Amino acid sequence: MARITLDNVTKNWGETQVLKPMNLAIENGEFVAILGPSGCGKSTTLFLLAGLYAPSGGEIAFDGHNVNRIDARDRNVGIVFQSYALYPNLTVRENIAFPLRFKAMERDEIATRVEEAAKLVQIDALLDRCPSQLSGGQQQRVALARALVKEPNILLLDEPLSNLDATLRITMRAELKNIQKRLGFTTLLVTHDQIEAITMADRIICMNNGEIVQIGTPDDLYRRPDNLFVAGFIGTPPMNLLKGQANGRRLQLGEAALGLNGECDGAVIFGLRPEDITLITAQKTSLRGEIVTVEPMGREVFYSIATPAGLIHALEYGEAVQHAPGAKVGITCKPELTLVFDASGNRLADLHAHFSHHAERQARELEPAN
Ligand SMILES: Nc1ncnc2c1ncn2[C@@H]1O[C@H](COP(=O)(O)OP(=O)(O)OP(=O)(O)O)[C@@H](O)[C@H]1O
Repeated sequence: MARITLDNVTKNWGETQVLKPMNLAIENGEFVAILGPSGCGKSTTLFLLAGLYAPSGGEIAFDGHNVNRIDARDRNVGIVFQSYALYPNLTVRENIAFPLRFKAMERDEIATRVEEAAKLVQIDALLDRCPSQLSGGQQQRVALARALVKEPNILLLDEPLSNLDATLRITMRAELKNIQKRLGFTTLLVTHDQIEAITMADRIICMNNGEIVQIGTPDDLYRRPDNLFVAGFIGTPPMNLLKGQANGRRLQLGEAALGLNGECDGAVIFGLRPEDITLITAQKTSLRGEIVTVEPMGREVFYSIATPAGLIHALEYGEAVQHAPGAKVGITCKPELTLVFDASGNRLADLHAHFSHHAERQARELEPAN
């Protein structure tokens, strides 16, 4: 188990800086996911920790010791790659034992370690098979056992579930999380799958364009995104983001006037999640629109609503379609679930909007009682 720190770590390829100065601390035993779109620098960060890449600047430390110049094989890091990279001609037993080949270790001890690692991921009955005789999920477990056999301080997972089918991915997600919690390895998971990051990680590092845009718990990123990138990236379907104009305690969205619980002036972006919206009688709120499309999705119904403030998407739970195309509806949401961002895309903390046709009165009601 180790604490990982990155102090102004950068990575350049030729003239291009693919990792801007990165500062980060991952606590002992923590499970952290790096999440971000393709090409944002997730794998680069992981390879730097593994020692497969050397940083162009800054310092990487494990438990306070600089490891910049320590070889990958001496870092005591276990890695599981997306492709598993199992040796097809070796048995499962030999595959798992592979990382121990350079260690001065008795044959018996190697055998014991391999069996223990195999037991942990429940493939001890398959030790004499070849990889081609295993299912995708079983191969995945062999790759995990191979990473665990060294008893690493740090476990690095590079999109380890992306080759599995949807059902197996859900099972393996839970299993990986359980194994990690049981054994307590400091773990870094690279993924572009937000569900994977949200369900497995204690904290998520969200990256974009070679830099960290937010670090926080899954709930922080979902409910309190620091900026428009995170707000738009986390959540499916994505958050509604509407251009508005703030004037004191009033927020103008097209023709609709909403109340704000604090003072604000100028151009803003207003955010509300489709699943947080309640559709009501049009007269009861100032934000109104007309249903354009209705998509029943089984457990919920997805509506697109044309409003003067722009197209708004809403999800209503339940199978029944409550509103037909062409119907006029009002849009509301609990004030505390709404978000307001300034013109440069940063969230204005603690600023929320209230839906009402009496914006000023509602704004007064939102003032903190003291
Ligand atoms: N060897 C290299 N030479 C030049 N550029 C590279 C090299 N390896 C990666 N890059 C660039 O660095 C950037 C970050 O790549 P990286 O593989 O870390 O992204 P990623 O977030 O892991 O993406 P993905 O999800 O697609 O794997 C990309 O723009 C990529 O093109």
